[in-house]
Amino acid sequence: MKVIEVKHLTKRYGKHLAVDDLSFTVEKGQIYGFLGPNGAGKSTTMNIMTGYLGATKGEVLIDGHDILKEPEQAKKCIGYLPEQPPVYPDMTVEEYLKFAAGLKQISGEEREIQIEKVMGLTKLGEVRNRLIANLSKGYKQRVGLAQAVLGFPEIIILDEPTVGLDPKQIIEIRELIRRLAKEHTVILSSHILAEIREVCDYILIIAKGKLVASDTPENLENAMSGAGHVEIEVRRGKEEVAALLNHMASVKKAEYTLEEDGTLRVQIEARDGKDIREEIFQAFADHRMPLQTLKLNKSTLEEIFLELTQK
Ligand SMILES: Nc1ncnc2c1ncn2[C@@H]1O[C@H](COP(=O)(O)OP(=O)(O)OP(=O)(O)O)[C@@H](O)[C@H]1O
Repeated sequence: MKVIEVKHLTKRYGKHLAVDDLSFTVEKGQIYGFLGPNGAGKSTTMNIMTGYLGATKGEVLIDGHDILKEPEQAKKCIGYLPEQPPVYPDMTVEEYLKFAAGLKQISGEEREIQIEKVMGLTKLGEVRNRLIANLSKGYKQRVGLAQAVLGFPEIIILDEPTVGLDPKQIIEIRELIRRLAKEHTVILSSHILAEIREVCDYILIIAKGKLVASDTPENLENAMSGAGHVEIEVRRGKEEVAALLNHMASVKKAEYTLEEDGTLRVQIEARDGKDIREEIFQAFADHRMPLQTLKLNKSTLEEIFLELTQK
């Protein structure tokens, strides 16, 4: 079921075309990753989708409601964490969440119940009476998230939710996103590929305001992978391995990485894109160099991302 439809969205800032005829749909219950280099137009698109910014052209439907023509109904379906969380430093966490609940027209007993629930989800209970100004960046981000989740909207949109956090906080926020995704459709943006791959079911890659790819991480990797790339791991020195590979006519190129534990990892490119796994296996066996790993190597998402966004 479609929950968001973006149709031919275009945004100009003066002469600068920040979003260029962008169209995509978002299906219910999945985690979508909006991936693109800095300045690709991610924040602009999210701000338009959530009704914070007008588009130059195009249309956004949230659960069938046009964000411009029926903003109230459309916005009810969305919780948004913008790039700069809209938190007030001189309020305590609890005061702020009450305030945010008010803005979302959640009142009375329901307000108390929801605030307890989102504080539980985002693990803010311990700091409920602290001033937001005195919280760490990670906790501030959780407050921003709690605000987005209040009202338990169908769709939760997060702009760079882990930016500026330390690794432990990043893991916590990712876990929280996964938890949220059990009951909500989540869209998050990032310029970090590893992050998107970790948490998202579906990737939208955007470059210079255009959508350059949209698919599952697996399909992207499969569709863009060339045959003829083999990866091996062997516990031998580089010279010994290179001497063997350099003598094989079917090997075009080899790149070597020595791991900390002494394992040598080699990325081998075959001539003419052939699958040379059996030949490699045989050659290493003949030379009594047991392989620890032998596999076809798909193009990594990093490579695909770079190719798509640097064209
Ligand atoms: N208010 C504005 N006025 C003029 N240009 C803007 C404005 N906001 C954004 N831009 C420009 O539009 C382009 C897209 O910006 P946007 O913030 O949407 O990108 P982004 O993909 O979210 O990047 P980042 O990760 O750096 O935030 C950039 O070139 C940016 O400089």
